[in-house]
Amino acid sequence: MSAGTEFLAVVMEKLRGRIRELDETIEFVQKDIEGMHEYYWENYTEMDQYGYENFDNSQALLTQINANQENLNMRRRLKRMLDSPFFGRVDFIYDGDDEAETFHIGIGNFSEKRGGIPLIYDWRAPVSGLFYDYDRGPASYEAPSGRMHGEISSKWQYKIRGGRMIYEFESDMKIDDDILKQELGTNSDTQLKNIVRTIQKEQNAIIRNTKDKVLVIQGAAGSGKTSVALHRIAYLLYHDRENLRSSNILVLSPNSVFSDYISHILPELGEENIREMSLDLFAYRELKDTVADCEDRYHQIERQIREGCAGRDRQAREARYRWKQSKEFVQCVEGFLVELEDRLVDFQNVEYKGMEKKAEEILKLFYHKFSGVPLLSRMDAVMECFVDEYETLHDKTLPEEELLVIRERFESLYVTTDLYVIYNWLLEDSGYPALRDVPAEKRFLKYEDVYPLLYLKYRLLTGAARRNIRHLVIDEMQDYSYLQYVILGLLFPCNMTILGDRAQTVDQEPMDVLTFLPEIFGRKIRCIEMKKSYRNTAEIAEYAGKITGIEGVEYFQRHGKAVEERRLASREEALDEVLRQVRLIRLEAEAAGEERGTDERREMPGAEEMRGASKAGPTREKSSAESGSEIEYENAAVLTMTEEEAIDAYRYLKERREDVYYIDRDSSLFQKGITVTTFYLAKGLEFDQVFVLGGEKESPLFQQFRYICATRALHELYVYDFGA
Ligand SMILES: Nc1ncnc2c1ncn2[C@@H]1O[C@H](COP(=O)(O)OP(=O)(O)OP(=O)(O)O)[C@@H](O)[C@H]1O
Repeated sequence: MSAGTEFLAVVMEKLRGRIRELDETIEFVQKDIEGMHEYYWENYTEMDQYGYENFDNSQALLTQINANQENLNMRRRLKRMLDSPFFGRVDFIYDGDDEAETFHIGIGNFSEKRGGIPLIYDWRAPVSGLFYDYDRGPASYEAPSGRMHGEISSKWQYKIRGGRMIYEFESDMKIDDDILKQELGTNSDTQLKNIVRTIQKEQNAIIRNTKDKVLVIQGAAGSGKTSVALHRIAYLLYHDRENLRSSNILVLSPNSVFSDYISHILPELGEENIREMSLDLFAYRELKDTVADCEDRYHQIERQIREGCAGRDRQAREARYRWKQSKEFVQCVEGFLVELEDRLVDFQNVEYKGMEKKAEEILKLFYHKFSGVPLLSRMDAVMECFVDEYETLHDKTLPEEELLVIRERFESLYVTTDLYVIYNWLLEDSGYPALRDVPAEKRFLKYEDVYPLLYLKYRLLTGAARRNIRHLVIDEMQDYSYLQYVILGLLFPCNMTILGDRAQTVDQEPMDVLTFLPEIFGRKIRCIEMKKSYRNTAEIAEYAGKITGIEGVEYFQRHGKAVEERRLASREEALDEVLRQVRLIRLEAEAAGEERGTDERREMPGAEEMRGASKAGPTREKSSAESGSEIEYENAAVLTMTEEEAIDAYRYLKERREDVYYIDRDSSLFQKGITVTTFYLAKGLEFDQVFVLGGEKESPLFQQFRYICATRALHELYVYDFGA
């Protein structure tokens, strides 16, 4: 028996033993909790009148409930480890020692007894850095007590599934390329995969970076930005448990489907899930007291495509849109706010039950004492002053109803508190047309006005900062404007991981956010570039590279089918061709009703097959009886430029196959089968086969459309044009 298999047997035995112990403890504590409940209900009428006994009881109960929750979490983690307890091993000879110490690395720490020496080290533990960062030879890692130096005498990689050793081998390389090729060659899951077994050195440096407050990652399509950002979160949660909980982390994701796509990674890495939201939805909620409805980014893109290059007044509209999201706009708001001080308030005496505050006094407080308070919150500060004086004079605390009356009197000094009206003043002052003057329930904001109005709100009222968020992740950074980053800075004065790819912008005039992010976030910022791409086969990567002409991207060499470009007579013919080319694993009826697959679905071939597997590619094959030796996939996508085209394609395909799903901006589930959607909603996702349909060649977004679609494909890419 090999050393790896022997160790696996020992670990499995001990894992099962710990799980049995935990089962017993959980049952015991549960009985204790039930006993406490019973005691309470039987005796609560006789408990001491001051409630001390009652308080003691509930404290004890709470302690036990928390303890059991911890036990349950631990059991869940260990059960997960039963499937694959470890995936790597490093033998390290510390400087000054003669013998190597062995470290097995897995998805979590495991020791036989609580607090004992780990049999398995969590991939995030300091010593595990050796596995990702070094080949055999001199190496070092950062331990809490300082940098530890030594030499790696041997390194192993394992694949274990269902508690069984699939393969093991000693490797000289950091992460053996064959393994990575195999991982990348497997069919895409419906969701993003965790990459702990094959994290690359440059990715590891980003994941383990705790120094930089704002880390900005510019990375080519498929370079692993999203994967790295999520693993980084898992790492930060592991290393700063005292100060950082999953509820303190927020991911700004482009839409709900993307949220679903990444939602399982953190639970898989042994952490609780984190909150996700789209900035557009947040803005809409923040403005719902001011306007009835807002356009979102996707409406804006659709309009841009419809209008193309030739739309009437397009240039003027474009210029206005740009100005409203720009640095110039932010500066303009500052100037406007200074003038607004004089325009917004009609100073008058305020009286309440015989006590009066003269207009001049209010003016003084407003302009001098509280000059640092935002304008629409300032009168509140003046009112507090008045209330203080009143309460001191009458030696009493005013009840809520009276405070309300006083507040109203002070508020009435404002000419208006309606943000919509004030925003219109700003537009008129700046020489732009005002929004329609309609009652609140009929107000509709175009996308170009959503963030300017939101910004104005935060500059006029206190309380924008969401201090419970301690780490913000911004994915698809290229899709946020200067103004949106300024707003994000106000909302989230915390650490950030910002990631994106300037080539995947969906803007007519792409801008590089890296040029202004340092200005907004100051010296706390560090920018890193990820140049190696992992998703696509070499053939697809080369094709995508030609679309943008971007140079300098390094591709992981994995070969596959040539990209197929064809012109067909009609849209229907193109869709018929899709139906002919699509090759999904499941029978249609089966795929339609079933939930997401099990781990078994991702299974790779055995050890022997693995070692000779440099031919990497999707590993599932139909039985020869079904279709010779053709490869089958988990999912495919039909991607179009516009929503209308996507709906048409969906209808056509759905009539002919069961497992066809349409994703629109409100969808929240990413499913196995054929996904039909637009290029802008497919951002961030990946598919085994991608079919790109048509697109308006004259549109300024055509190049981005083709590039984003092409880079979504893992194994096969088909580009179909149709018509004359
Ligand atoms: N170290 C790695 N080991 C295995 N797979 C990896 C690794 N790095 C990236 N990948 C795979 O590459 C693909 C792309 O990763 P990811 O979606 O995180 O990239 P991205 O840079 O966010 O892409 P895009 O910007 O194009 O949406 C995924 O399938 C991911 O699992």
